[in-house]
Amino acid sequence: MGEVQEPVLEIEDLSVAYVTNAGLVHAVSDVNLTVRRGEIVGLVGESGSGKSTMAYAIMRLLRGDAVVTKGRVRVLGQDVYALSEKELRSFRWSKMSMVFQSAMSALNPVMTVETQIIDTLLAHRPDLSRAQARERAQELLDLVRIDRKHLNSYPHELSGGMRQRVVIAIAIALNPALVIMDEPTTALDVVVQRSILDEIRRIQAQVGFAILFVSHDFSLVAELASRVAIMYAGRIVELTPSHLLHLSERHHPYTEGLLKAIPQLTAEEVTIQGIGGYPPDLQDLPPGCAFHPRCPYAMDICTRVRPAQVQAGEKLLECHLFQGAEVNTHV
Ligand SMILES: Nc1ncnc2c1ncn2[C@@H]1O[C@H](COP(=O)(O)OP(=O)(O)OP(=O)(O)O)[C@@H](O)[C@H]1O
Repeated sequence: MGEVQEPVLEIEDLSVAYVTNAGLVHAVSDVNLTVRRGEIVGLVGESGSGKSTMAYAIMRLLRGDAVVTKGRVRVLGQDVYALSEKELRSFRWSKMSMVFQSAMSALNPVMTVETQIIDTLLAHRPDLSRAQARERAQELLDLVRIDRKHLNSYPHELSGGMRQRVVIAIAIALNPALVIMDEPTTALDVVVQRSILDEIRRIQAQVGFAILFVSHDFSLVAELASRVAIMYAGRIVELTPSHLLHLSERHHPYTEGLLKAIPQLTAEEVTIQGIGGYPPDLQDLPPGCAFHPRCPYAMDICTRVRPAQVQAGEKLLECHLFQGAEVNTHV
C-alpha cells in the first residue's frame, strides 16, 4: 500500500433513530468510519441492519421521521450538518454524491439524458456555458461507455444497465470526492451487474473518487472494496481489510456466519450454512452484545456488557472474544 491519503469521509459516533408511535427505532448506533481519498469501502449487513439509513445520513437526505441523535459526519473536513440548506444543495453532487438502487426513480422519465446531465451541471456550475456543459455531458457518456447518440434518448429507451451508467455519469458529473453507492446493481440481472461493477472499478481508478459501496452481497463487496465494514443491528461490528475476509482468519462471529453463508462449491455439492435466528428488534435491543442471542460462542458477559471496539491486527471488532487485544482509540 502507498502513502496514507487524507480522509474524505469521517463518521464519528453517529447514531440515527426513526421516531415512530411505538417509540424510537435505533437504526444506526455509535458508528465510526473513515473513508480516505480514492478508497473503496464496502458496507455490508443483512436487510434492516441500517446500511441505507447510514448512507442517507451521510448525504443528509434522511426523511422527516429520522433523527440524528448523536455524532458527526464530515466530508472533506466539512461538518455536513453544519451547512445551511443553500450550502448543502451546492455541497451535494459537487463534493459528495449518491447512486441509488433504482436508476428509474433517479432519472426523470420525460427528460433526455443530455438535458438531465446538463441541468445537473448548470445547477451547480452557473459559470459554465451551455456549450461547455454539453461538451462535459459528452465526455461523461464516453467515460461510462455509452454511445454519444444516446444523449438524445429518454430513460425508457435505454436498457437497465445503460440507465444505471447514466446515473453514475450524473453522480460523478461534478467530480465529487465521495460517491455513495447504495445497492447500485441489485435491480440488474447478474451479467449486467458484473459489467456495471467492472465499469465502476474502471471509472473509479481513472477518476479517483472514493466510494462507500453499500450492499447485502458479501462476496461482491469483498471483491470490489479494499476494506469492508460489517453492520449488525445498526453497529459496525467489524471493519476489516477485504483480503482478510476468509474463514481461515478469525472474525466477529457474525462475519464468520456471513462467510459460511456464501455458497461453497465442492466437487459433489453446494453447501450453504445460514446464521440461525433473526436480527433483533431495533426498538428493544437485547442487553450486552446485540448478536449474542444468535452467537454460537456467546459467553455470560455477552448477555450483559456491550463489547468495546478493539483492534486485532488489521481488524477492528466489537466482540468480547477479542477483548485483551489492543483497545482501539483511533478509527
Ligand atoms: N421510516 C421508518 N420508520 C421506522 N423504522 C424504519 C424506517 N425506515 C427504516 N426503518 C427501520 O430501520 C432499520 C434500518 O433500515 P435500513 O433501510 O437502513 O436497513 P438496510 O440495512 O439498508 O436494509 P435493506 O438492505 O433492506 O435496505 C430497519 O429495521 C428498518 O425497519
